[in-house]
Amino acid sequence: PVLPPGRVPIQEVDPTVFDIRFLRKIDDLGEGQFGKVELCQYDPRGDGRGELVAVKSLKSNGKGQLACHLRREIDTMRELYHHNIVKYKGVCSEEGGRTTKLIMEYLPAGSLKDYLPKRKHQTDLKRLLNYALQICQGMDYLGSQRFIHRDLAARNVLVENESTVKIGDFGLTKSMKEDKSYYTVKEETFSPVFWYAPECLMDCKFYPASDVWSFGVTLYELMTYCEPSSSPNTVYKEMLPNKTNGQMTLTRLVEVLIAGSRLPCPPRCPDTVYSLMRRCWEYDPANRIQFKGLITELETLLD
Ligand SMILES: C=Cc1cc(F)c(CN2CC[C@](CC#N)(n3cc(C(N)=O)c(NC(=O)OC)n3)[C@H](F)C2)cc1O
Repeated sequence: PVLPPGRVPIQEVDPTVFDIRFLRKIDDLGEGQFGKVELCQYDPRGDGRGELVAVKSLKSNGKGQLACHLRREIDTMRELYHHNIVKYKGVCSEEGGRTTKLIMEYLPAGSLKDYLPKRKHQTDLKRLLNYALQICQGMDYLGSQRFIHRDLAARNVLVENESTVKIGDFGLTKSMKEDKSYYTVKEETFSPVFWYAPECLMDCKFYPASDVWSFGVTLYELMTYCEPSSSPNTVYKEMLPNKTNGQMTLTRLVEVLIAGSRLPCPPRCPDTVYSLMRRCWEYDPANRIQFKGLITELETLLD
């Protein structure tokens, strides 16, 4: 564009592009199978007053398959706008664009798994049910965008403040192809089997109803204040016959689920809330309550 004399063109800066030179690592936030999440400060002015951000990057030097996992997660997050979903901020590429990092907003209170055990005495039933309601609202929105989360658990729900929670990680989220109503996974190495519905364990098929099953386990975690001693891993393993070792767990777990065993009602958990969990754990995905129904039920319990 021809500018009047003396006018300097304003440098159009894309706020979602972060320059690696100004990204300073502060701390580790989490470790995943293929990558990590770090707390960083983005400080382009170099005055030490830049904003804090959460940065997800791949561990290895971005092998093809892994890089496309993170690419898919970035493409997913940039399309999601909801009060109960952690905000996407942008991307940062390094090594001449060979590897990309995902930049998200930082929630210093961490996940429900970190937060609840420490705040057990300040968190009453009403607040727990409010967290449950917000998770369902985020998940209902995710489903409306035709995504399946596949890793809903208390460890992946972040606390914004004592009255707001957000779904914070989309590492295993998949988009359903227009015509399909489920997603079939190929390889699954370290899967969160105790949060998985029978159809996921047996046929590697994920329906939106599979996320409802995982929500039921997340509600169980909420009602136990994410106490490690009553974690799904611990309690399910006690339910499995003759304390099977690693690889047999999956087969034994499917057996007890087919037999109708479920996680028990947590101590001091009202029957109304436990019956909601059980409706998330119907064996047949078609019989399970949906997130819209959970929202209605939770709103009624909160009246
Ligand atoms: C590459 C794959 C991969 C790597 C990983 F480390 C994880 C596991 N990770 C998920 C993100 C995590 C938990 C959530 N939700 N988190 C996000 C924030 C934030 N945005 O502020 C935060 N804050 C916090 O802890 O403040 C004290 N924790 C936490 F890092 C665990 C999952 C993965 O798929």
